[in-house]
Amino acid sequence: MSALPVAVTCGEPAGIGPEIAAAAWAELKGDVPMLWIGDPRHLPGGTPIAEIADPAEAVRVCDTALPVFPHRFAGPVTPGTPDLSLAQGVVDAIRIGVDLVRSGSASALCTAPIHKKVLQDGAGFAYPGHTEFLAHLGGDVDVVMMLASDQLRVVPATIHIALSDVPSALTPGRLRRVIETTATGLRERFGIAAPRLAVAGLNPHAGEGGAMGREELEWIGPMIDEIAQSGLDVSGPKSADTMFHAAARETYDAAICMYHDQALIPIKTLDFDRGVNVTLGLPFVRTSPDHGTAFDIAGKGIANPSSMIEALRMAAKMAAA
Ligand SMILES: NC(=O)C1=CN([C@@H]2O[C@H](COP(=O)(O)OP(=O)(O)OC[C@H]3O[C@@H](n4cnc5c(N)ncnc54)[C@H](O)[C@@H]3O)[C@@H](O)[C@H]2O)C=CC1
Ligand SMILES: NCC(=O)COP(=O)(O)O
Repeated sequence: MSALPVAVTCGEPAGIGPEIAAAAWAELKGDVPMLWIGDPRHLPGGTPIAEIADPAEAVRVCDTALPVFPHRFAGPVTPGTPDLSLAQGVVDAIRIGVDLVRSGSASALCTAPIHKKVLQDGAGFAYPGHTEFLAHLGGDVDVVMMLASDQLRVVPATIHIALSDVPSALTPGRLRRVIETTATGLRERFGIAAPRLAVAGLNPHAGEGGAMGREELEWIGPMIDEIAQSGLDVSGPKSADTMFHAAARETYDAAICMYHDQALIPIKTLDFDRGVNVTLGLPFVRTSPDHGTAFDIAGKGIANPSSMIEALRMAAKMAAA
């Protein structure tokens, strides 16, 4: 077992974050040391916990109780009913987690889901998600959001923006950085020495030779050719509708997609229970489950912790590597 725990943030306390963290601890306690950053009042009743003042205590107590690095919120919570007065505590927990990892007290960060609108309304949170906030906390670095499972890895080149904003946000500079950051991340975090990348087109049928959009002809295709000539195994632009079937998935290690849903629909359809969100490009390891806060089932004891378990396993494995 590693000497350092994975720091797990509470996420939105009215969502399923606390209960899947508790369930993941019960599953992984002998294998993946962790500490949970949050308010103990927000955990399901009956969860065995050990409050720790020093992250170093986590490994010692993790076998018998969920180590809790206490972070008091303004009050208790009702599952399924977000309370805007608790929003700042959610943001602060992420900062604490990053500090623990960057100071060497934790091996990696695993974040439970946040509710973006609740944080925006309750705490004036200026970021569309963890990914962008962590890029800032990591030193305003270029990051990519990857969703990964045993069956598929996808990267949306544009993330949390309106579909109508995608064409203007998808600049050659942005796409090149995403391709390069993904290749580096596959080498450094996944141990794939010569990563193979497939790039989706923006338009139906990758533009159909200009009949359904011209971005592929004008710059996406030429850029991919140029990057390929520099030695990276990158191909495309490919028709997004035909690049995710089983045989096609065998031909690449990650699919670079043009926008959020083009990337996330295939992986959540294939592997909703076991997909992991990993941020590449950060100076530390960060993973998260692929799902959100699930207010509709919070507190009912039916949330599936599998994605959280996979996220913790992946964080520990990447940190160890
Ligand atoms: N890493 C993060 O912080 C993420 C946060 N979100 C946020 O979560 C909020 C809610 O998003 P939604 O689109 O409603 O997606 P969601 O993933 O919260 O829920 C979609 C559906 O899947 C179900 N579901 C989700 N996780 C489940 C689990 N572990 N076990 C059983 N059923 C589960 C829910 O009950 C719901 O019916 C939004 O604010 C979104 O931005 C979404 C994805 C990731
Ligand atoms: N749809 C994925 C998602 O919302 C995850 O966002 P992030 O909070 O990890 O940036």
